[in-house]
Amino acid sequence: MALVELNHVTKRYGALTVLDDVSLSVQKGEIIAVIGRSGSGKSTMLRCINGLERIQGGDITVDGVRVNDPATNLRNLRQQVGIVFQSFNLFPHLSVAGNITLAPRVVKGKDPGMAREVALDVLRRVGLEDKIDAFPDELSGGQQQRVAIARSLAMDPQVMLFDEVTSALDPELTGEVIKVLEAMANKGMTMILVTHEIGFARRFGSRVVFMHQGRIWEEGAAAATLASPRTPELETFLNAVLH
Ligand SMILES: Nc1ncnc2c1ncn2[C@@H]1O[C@H](COP(=O)(O)OP(=O)(O)OP(=O)(O)O)[C@@H](O)[C@H]1O
Repeated sequence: MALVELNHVTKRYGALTVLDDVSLSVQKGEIIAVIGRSGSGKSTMLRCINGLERIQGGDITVDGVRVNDPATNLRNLRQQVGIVFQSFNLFPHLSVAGNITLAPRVVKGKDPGMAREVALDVLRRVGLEDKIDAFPDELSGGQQQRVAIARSLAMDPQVMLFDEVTSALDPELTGEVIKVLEAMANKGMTMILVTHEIGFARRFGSRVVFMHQGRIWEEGAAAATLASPRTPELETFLNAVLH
């Protein structure tokens, strides 16, 4: 069974269809790089997978749990599905430890000592254990983003969603974040990662998925598994990004 499954998903904002019959199956350990122009629906797809947005049609399941079922406990779901945004979204008034231990304490009921152990462990994984008592404004953008990743890892998710996580960073700081992503990939983490950069998508993704006007198409996929028909608009887009 796929770990993450989107089945004919439709998402609309009013009259605007943002996801148009999107189907995608992600197996455990796969790294899906999603590439597409601004406004094509990439962020929306991630937000739907994590249950931050309701869908109007189709089904999304994570480890067999239907995200769009009103009976599904989204809090439990979000423990399984970590999400990291372009803007790091750390709480500025909390230290690194405070940011990372908040959810393990509140959601998982871990005592402060255990939660700090978890924080140290995940900070080690992103190379920032010495910053455990720093505050976000004492960190570089790259370090803040690594803390944001560590904060997600502290919930021990099964899949991680990354939305343009290096876009807000100066070029010299993107490398340190990418190293963290690579280390997670080497440990077998399942990831869906949105990017603008085809080079990075190809290098990093075990599969590359193109998104255009709310529809997706997968590079190299057999005709039978194409997610959307290749319309003339899609061809134009693919030509633009691939050449
Ligand atoms: N909350 C919302 N209400 C109305 N429209 C929205 C909302 N969020 C996104 N949209 C619209 O949905 C479309 C897809 O947006 P989305 O953020 O998913 O695109 P994207 O591919 O991630 O773009 P970017 O690379 O710029 O982040 C856009 O036209 C956007 O304006």
